[in-house]
Amino acid sequence: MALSIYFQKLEKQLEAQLPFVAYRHPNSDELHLQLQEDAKLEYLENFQQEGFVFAPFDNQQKTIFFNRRKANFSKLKFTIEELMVEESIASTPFETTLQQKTFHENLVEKGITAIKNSALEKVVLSRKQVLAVKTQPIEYFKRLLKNYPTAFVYCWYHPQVGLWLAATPETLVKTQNNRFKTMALAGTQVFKGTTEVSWGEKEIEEQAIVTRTIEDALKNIEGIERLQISDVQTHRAGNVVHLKTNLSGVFKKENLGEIVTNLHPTPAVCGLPKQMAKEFILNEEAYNRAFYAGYLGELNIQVEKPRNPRKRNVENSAFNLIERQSNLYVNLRCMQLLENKAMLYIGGGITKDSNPAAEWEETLRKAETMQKVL
Ligand SMILES: C=C(O[C@H]1C=CC=C(C(=O)O)[C@@H]1O)C(=O)O
Repeated sequence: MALSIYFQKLEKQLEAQLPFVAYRHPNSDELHLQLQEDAKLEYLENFQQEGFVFAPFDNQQKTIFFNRRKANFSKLKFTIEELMVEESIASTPFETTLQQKTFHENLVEKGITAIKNSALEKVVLSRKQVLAVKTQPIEYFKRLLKNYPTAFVYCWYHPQVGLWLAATPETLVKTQNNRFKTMALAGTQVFKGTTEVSWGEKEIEEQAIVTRTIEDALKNIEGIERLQISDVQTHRAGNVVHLKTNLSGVFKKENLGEIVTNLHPTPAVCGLPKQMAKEFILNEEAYNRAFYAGYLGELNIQVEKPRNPRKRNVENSAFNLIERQSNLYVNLRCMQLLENKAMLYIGGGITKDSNPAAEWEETLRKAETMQKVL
């Protein structure tokens, strides 16, 4: 299939108002396309199903499920040059009102006060930025693919839910047979041409909280073994950099659901203690996060792996291995596209040392990831 056909298929599916998801994994040269055969809205029943999941931030709400068995699925290798997108547009700052700034700074101030006066240790506070734009989802998808090769980039649509796009840097969990990987991502500064940067106490502490919490959440799950935790690294995500720790180990396949529910929402998007932070967010943010800070991706996908040709097993060498994989990401640096309007969702982690004005600025920097392609 040629790349032009891939995008034509997407265009047709959208015109027919049928659900689809188009995506590319981080650092990959392969585009995936899952076109649903009908517009029925299905929800995930259990973590043994095979398909693409789309979960909201609020873990009490249902997760949308695109069943692979009721879809037309294809993959395609591509190069950035073939995308033929216009050079990315020089970003002109978007307009924000004093009211938006004051509301966000007050919200952060409330968060800091709650942290100082209660058991709340960290809370991630966010907001929505609405921009007037053209309704060109496929063009925006192409620009995201071009500009963010190390991110998970997707365009997801369901006529009853809406159209979402993102270039997210955060993995919720990846599994390959009985092995899993996850990450602790937190702390932000503007990317200035290098990842050799120094970090302040506040960011180091904030990220360490995320690592500790993820480690604890995993340790509680029966069957998790050989847990390995990497050193902290600086990770670039578009125009910003974050601190990142990789965690990996082995698990029992039947416990995937438990891993996902223990991790989501992670302290990178919710806070600590989890329930307390979530209540604070739902009560104080004064808007609906919907799918922002939720998670999405492939669940139990069958992947064919060629056998190791050096292993001499004549009987089996003709067959490829079938492997089960899940690749779930946290829905960050995302937007919802409506008629002539884009809603950008951005937030930041608040600890006792946060500064409200700096947090407002951080939301502006993070919003540039999406704004740059509009
Ligand atoms: C909540 C967001 O980012 C999270 C991921 C990385 C760094 C973060 C931070 O420094 O606050 C956030 O925890 C967002 O982009 O909306």
